[in-house]
Amino acid sequence: MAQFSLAELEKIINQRAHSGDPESWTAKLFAKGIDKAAQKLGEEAVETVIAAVRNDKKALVSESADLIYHWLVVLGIAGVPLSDVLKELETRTGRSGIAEKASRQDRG
Ligand SMILES: N=c1c2ncn([C@@H]3O[C@H](COP(=O)(O)OP(=O)(O)OP(=O)(O)O)[C@@H](O)[C@H]3O)c2ncn1[C@@H]1O[C@H](COP(=O)(O)O)[C@@H](O)[C@H]1O
Repeated sequence: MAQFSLAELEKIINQRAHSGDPESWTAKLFAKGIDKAAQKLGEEAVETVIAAVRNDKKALVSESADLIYHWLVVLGIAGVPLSDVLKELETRTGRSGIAEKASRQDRG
């Protein structure tokens, strides 16, 4: 199976946000706005931290998924594309030359 990507999840979120489906959690969060969505993001962050310090790997996976989903919802409501964040991260790898070194290692 091809690996699921954050870009795919961002696409799903943007589609569901404007679906008008009353069952859609995404549509509900978009309707409630940035304050509620950011609050949920904060809650999921705290739950992720708790799972990490308890060394509960199963919960860490589940809470991380909740965290990343809610983070993408917040980006969506704020009108910030995921690609902007990835570009910023890419810029940072350039600063240390780490990406180049990793790519050289991959090539053997
Ligand atoms: N990845 C997720 C995802 N992760 C978490 N959640 C929802 O986030 C909500 C909040 O989690 P909580 O544990 O805080 O739930 P809660 O206690 O009921 O919420 P509150 O009482 O605190 O308000 C739950 O209803 C979860 O279902 C998600 N909802 C949607 N997605 C993705 O978005 C897609 C579209 O979903 P819908 O918009 O619901 O169709 C799905 O197919 C998934 O790919």
